Amino acid sequence: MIAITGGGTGGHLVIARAIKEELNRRGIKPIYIGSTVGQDQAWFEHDAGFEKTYFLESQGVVNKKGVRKLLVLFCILRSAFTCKTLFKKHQIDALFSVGGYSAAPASFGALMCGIPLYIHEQNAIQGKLNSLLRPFCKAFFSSYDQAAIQTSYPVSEAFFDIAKERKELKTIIFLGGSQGASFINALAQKMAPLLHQEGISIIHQTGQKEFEAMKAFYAHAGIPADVFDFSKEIPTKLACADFAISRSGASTLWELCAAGVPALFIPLPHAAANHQYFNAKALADQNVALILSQSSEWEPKALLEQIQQLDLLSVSQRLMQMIQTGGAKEIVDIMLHPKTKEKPC
Ligand SMILES: CC(=O)N[C@H]1[C@@H](OP(=O)(O)OP(=O)(O)OC[C@H]2O[C@@H](n3ccc(=O)[nH]c3=O)[C@H](O)[C@@H]2O)O[C@H](CO)[C@@H](O)[C@@H]1O
Repeated sequence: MIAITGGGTGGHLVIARAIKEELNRRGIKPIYIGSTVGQDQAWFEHDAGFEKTYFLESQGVVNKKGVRKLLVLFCILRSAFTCKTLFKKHQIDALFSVGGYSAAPASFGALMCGIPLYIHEQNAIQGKLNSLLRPFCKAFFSSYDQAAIQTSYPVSEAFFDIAKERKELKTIIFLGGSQGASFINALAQKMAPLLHQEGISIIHQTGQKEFEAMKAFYAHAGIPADVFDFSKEIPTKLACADFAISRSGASTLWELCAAGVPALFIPLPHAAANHQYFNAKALADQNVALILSQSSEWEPKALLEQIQQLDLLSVSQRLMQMIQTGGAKEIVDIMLHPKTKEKPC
């Protein structure tokens, strides 16, 4: 039996879901252990693809200080003991972690029980928990790190299904990551009149917090736009887009590659160790993406001109070559048929 852990935000959870779906295809229903904090419950509480889901007390340690930090560590330790009991109850043979604070209890629990731990790192710079656990894991997967087991990023097949060459800038999609991004909403607001004037259609994922305000903005400005807070149909939305202005969370970034949608990335400036910048830089270094720093000066007309100068066809072709289907399959194959020694962690 396999257990999956980790999450917090959509970028981690989407990997957990991809691995769960691959296990389901092979007739295996894993259990899931996440956190009561963050988006874990919303994503998986009622997911029939898991035999059972558990949400334990765990939260991030990194930004806490003093007594609060000690309390959080105590909670994680207590939940790690709960995980030991769960592993015994479900006869768990392996734990797959997608990282994030919600992975901490089950990961430590697995180490205490001697259960093999498999870790997937999504980002170009590894997270704190993953760095801590890496020396003890059975295998460490990444699409960036050459010292890890390199697999294709486990992007849902739905993104490959809608992949196509982009030729003309007719529609721009604004993406704020799983929670939406205020900066991208404000940027969309400034760009929208110009885009409308140029005959470029707008799709805009706003996140929950600013959805009503953004909807009101488009209505008031008389600019037609497909505005939504969160959609389960991102592939359908991307199918209509020729270009994206987006945060550079790893899952979104690789989905854009799979779909062949060129992008201007605006990395989240406070992301741990600036990892969103390095995610985007890996593409920008190969001239297949643009990056705009949130702190730099910009002006709608100049930004649009920069986008219009891109050779959409060539960039979208090259993006599609950067990722192959079957990332989840590669990972599950290794987990279900481990060699005595995987590549060094
Ligand atoms: C603030 C934060 O912690 N961000 C991190 C988080 O980003 P975040 O949770 O924003 O993750 P990503 O942008 O990588 O992925 C978002 C996922 O949610 C999906 N989606 C998004 C919007 C929507 O309406 N519907 C929908 O289904 C996307 O298709 C994608 O699969 O995890 C990423 C992967 O570890 C990291 O790179 C990010 O730095």
